[in-house]
Amino acid sequence: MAEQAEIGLIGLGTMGRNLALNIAEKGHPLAVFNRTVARTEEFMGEAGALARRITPAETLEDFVVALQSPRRIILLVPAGQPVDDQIEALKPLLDAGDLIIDGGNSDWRDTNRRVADAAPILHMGLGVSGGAKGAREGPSMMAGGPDAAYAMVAPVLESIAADFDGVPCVAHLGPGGAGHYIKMVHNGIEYADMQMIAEVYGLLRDGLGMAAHEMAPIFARWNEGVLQSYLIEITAKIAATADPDTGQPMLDVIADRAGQKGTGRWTVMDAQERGAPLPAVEAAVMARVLSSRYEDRASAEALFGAGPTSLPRDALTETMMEGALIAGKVLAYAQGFELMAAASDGEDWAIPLPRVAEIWRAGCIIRSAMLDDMASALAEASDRALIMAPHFAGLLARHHGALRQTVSLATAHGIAVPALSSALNFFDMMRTVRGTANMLQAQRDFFGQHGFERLDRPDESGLHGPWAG
Ligand SMILES: NC(=O)C1=CN([C@@H]2O[C@H](COP(=O)(O)OP(=O)(O)OC[C@H]3O[C@@H](n4cnc5c(N)ncnc54)[C@H](OP(=O)(O)O)[C@@H]3O)[C@@H](O)[C@H]2O)C=CC1
Ligand SMILES: O=C(CO)[C@H](O)[C@H](O)COP(=O)(O)O
Repeated sequence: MAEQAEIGLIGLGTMGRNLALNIAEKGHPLAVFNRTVARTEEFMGEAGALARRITPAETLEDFVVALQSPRRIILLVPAGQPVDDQIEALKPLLDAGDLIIDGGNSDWRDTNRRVADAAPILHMGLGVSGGAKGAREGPSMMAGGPDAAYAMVAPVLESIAADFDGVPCVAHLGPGGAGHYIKMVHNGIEYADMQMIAEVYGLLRDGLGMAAHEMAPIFARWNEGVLQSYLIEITAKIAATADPDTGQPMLDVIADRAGQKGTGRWTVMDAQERGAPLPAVEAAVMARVLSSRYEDRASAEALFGAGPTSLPRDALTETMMEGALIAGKVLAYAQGFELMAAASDGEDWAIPLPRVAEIWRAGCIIRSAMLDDMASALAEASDRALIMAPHFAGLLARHHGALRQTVSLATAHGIAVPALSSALNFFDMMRTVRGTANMLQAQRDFFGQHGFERLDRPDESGLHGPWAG
């Protein structure tokens, strides 16, 4: 009889099949199941020598029988109803103490519910980041759920995770949906980071009239400095890639309509509910939504004329755009960490924020050199805003001028930079002690007698202006 599998995996799509090969490669006997059996057969063909460690199952019953007890089962199926359906199908086949691990991008509230309703089995939400390559070679993983659930899979997860200086990029970050919450915010930051890079691409293309292949070395150079990150690295590679069919730059043949599966939007909605400012992610979600309105954009361009006008080559320098991206990135990540701090308090999760930064240093899509410094800054004082930490305050002091110049030039030339400008506005509002909300308070009081506080009588509240009659 074949050796019983240490762990099972359901869903052999992009993430599942790569994670399965990673698990098998690290020496863990594995059973796999996929709704469409042909895909399982195809996967076993691709597994090569690793197939000897993998038990393919055609039915859920065979899959469950192939697993050691207590059973540990990773789901990598689409978020939402498919996860609930899969749990319902498995539950009658499982025993008390078995564990289902949802590795997809589930809504953290669904995970809270599934963890609460799991008994007599256990449920864990596991955010997995790194795309197909990360899943195959070592992802970053954010776990949430009961301590006992994490203990059951920690050795397997630590062996398959990305490694940063000998530290595996996986951690148990809190109860219930905490892991999926952190993955959601990770994706929100991902949206902002990607959008800011896309905006600089727009400046290079429309402002400076550069061809894609001319931009590639610029992004590659930036990847050797403060901006060193996976997203800048792949941007350089993307810019250098030609379309095999037409010979044109790949970027020139891809439609400018961005898809989204929901995590960025969820992050913004959650931030709004918690009253946490998250403008860079909001702008990035808005930009994706607007990008899909192709017909509207075409009509508006016909009515108002094409937006972007070119810039003199020496007006907008490489150093200026690099500085803008540095400042924008610091501000976007800082907003994300503030949101996680608010959620940790609000949900009573006690999320270890320095660990979050640590496990994002490798494997995940938003990995970047800055995360190591963020981990250190948060370890020094996890309740201090990242923009106030000396290292990041220094970066902002050095580069916010470049962000301002870049946004000004872009705006003057009709080149939309929503995420960069929202980051700049956030920075300017944060560093202005006398803002303009006194006008809002006066207006609210004028039309609705909502009351205000006075600067000269700070102990009194609910005061009204003479307009109140
Ligand atoms: N792609 C990525 O970069 C990342 C994705 N994720 C998340 O991981 C999860 C899986 O994504 P990904 O691998 O890209 O998805 P894919 O679409 O590539 O694969 C989905 C898998 O789920 C199975 N499936 C689909 N619907 C059902 C259902 N109703 N019941 C049972 N099985 C079903 C499919 O089986 P079948 O072959 O029968 O269709 C397939 O094996 C998602 O939550 C995604 O958001 C997380 C991080 C990165
Ligand atoms: O989780 C991921 C990366 O971290 C997935 O690739 C996810 O699909 C990205 O989100 P979207 O599809 O909305 O761009």
